[in-house]
Amino acid sequence: MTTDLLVARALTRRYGSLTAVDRVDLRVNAGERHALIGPNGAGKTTLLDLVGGATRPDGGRLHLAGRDITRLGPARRSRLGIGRIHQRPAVWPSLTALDNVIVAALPHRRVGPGRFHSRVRRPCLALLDEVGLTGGGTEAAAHLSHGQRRQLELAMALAGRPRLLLLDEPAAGLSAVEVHRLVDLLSSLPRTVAVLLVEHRLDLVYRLADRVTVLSDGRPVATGTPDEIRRSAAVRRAYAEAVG
Ligand SMILES: Nc1ncnc2c1ncn2[C@@H]1O[C@H](COP(=O)(O)OP(=O)(O)OP(=O)(O)O)[C@@H](O)[C@H]1O
Repeated sequence: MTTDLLVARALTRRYGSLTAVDRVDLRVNAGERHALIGPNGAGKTTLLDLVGGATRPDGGRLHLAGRDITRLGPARRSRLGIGRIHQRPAVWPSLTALDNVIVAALPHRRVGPGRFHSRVRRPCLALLDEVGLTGGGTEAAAHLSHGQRRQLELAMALAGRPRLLLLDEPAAGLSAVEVHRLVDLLSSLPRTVAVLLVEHRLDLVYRLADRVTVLSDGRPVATGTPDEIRRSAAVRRAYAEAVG
């Protein structure tokens, strides 16, 4: 049995005369890995922004676990379980990696000072370990490489114990080793976390996703399993038109 976690209905966002996201219906089941693909400018990042709350829709509705979140801002959505990593990692550069994760974790935990170590610090160190940033306790995040910042942002998103993780091109700018680690990490996330992933690298999409939605000019042109999408004529057409 599947349960709808995220339901978007007729979600629309315009920029002047351009409709970047055009009446999009999208469903993400609890625990599902769902990828958004499509040519440049198809509206993928705008759709993620609409789900995360960074951008307000001009039309349509958005529900998370049955609750209407259309009018909620990003902080409220984050508290309801939507975590996000961005195309350019958003971390606090002057804080250590550990402090970044603690800052991200605190709004999601009710804990008195007496239990800070066991309930916050120790789990945050464990998260750093999980994403491959062991020992990130002392140096300022400004000194981390791009790949390490991406790992840190993932630890920060996980610290909020999300039900839905939004990933915008997580493999961009990573070395082959880092991509390998990222795929292992995303594959090993518990099924209590659903993932909505925008990624240009189709090899990664096909490995990670349960279902794929293809956007073209702001419209969904196909949704299906990786196999169905690979074989879809509509998908080939959308990409072919985009490259001319
Ligand atoms: N803030 C903005 N102001 C004006 N136009 C915008 C804005 N953000 C996005 N757009 C336009 O909306 C359309 C969709 O952009 P979006 O970034 O969502 O596409 P995308 O599928 O993520 O593309 P890419 O794969 O290149 O990242 C594009 O034509 C883009 O130029």
